[in-house]
Amino acid sequence: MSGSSASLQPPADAVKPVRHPDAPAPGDLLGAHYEHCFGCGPGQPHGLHLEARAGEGVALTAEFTVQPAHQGAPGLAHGGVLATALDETLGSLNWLLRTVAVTGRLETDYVRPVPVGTTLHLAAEVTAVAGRKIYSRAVGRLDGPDGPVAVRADALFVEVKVDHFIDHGRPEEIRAAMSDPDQVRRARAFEVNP
Ligand SMILES: CCCCCCCCCCCCCC(=O)SCCNC(=O)CCNC(=O)[C@H](O)C(C)(C)COP(=O)(O)OP(=O)(O)OC[C@H]1O[C@@H](n2cnc3c(N)ncnc32)[C@H](O)[C@@H]1OP(=O)(O)O
Repeated sequence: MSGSSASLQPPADAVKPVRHPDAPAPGDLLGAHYEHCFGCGPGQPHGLHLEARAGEGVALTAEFTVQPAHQGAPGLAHGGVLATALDETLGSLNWLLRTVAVTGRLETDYVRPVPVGTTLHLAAEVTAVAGRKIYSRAVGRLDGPDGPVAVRADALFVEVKVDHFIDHGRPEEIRAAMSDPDQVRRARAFEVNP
């Protein structure tokens, strides 16, 4: 059984998402948005190291290989880790909109168990935008991009300013991020939409 809740249904005034003209080309790797991100950061030893690639329109694909550190039951991926993979994949869509946004709501269906060692093949797309609200969905498959569905999610991301992170993040990490000019430039550039 599946189906998202009413708060994940786009309102009547929602519009189709528009790919930003400066979005990475289809097939390009998106790279990590933050070195220490648990989802995509190369600096997290037990992180997911998820790699996302731009697709056509406002869609992308991603891959994540389940490591022993990601177990819940013996030999199986933890459900929270799978939700993280879906969240990270959905969050990466904001690169294609060139919008800074955070997860407001994430609804997940777990359809099949995912063994350690499996590479989960994820695909995600933005379905609608209404003001600051970005509606999206993702699916994760086993054994390849056309394999059986293991997990699915519907989500609502809410656009925020970079100040959201500066105001709420722990000062040590914010100071370190702010001292990296590339990080600040990348984040601020996303605030300016045409
Ligand atoms: C130098 C610094 C570096 C920076 C690095 C940058 C890289 C960044 C990349 C990192 C990415 C990492 C990603 C991560 O890790 S995201 C990490 C997990 N997410 C969060 O931490 C978000 C926490 N939540 C919040 O901060 C606020 O609640 C937000 C910002 C989401 C909204 O609070 P805000 O006060 O702003 O807005 P609002 O309350 O008026 O809501 C606005 C609209 O949205 C609707 N709504 C809201 N929530 C829900 C919900 N649950 N279901 C349904 N609807 C919901 C709401 O009804 C309203 O609709 P409408 O009334 O307009 O119709």
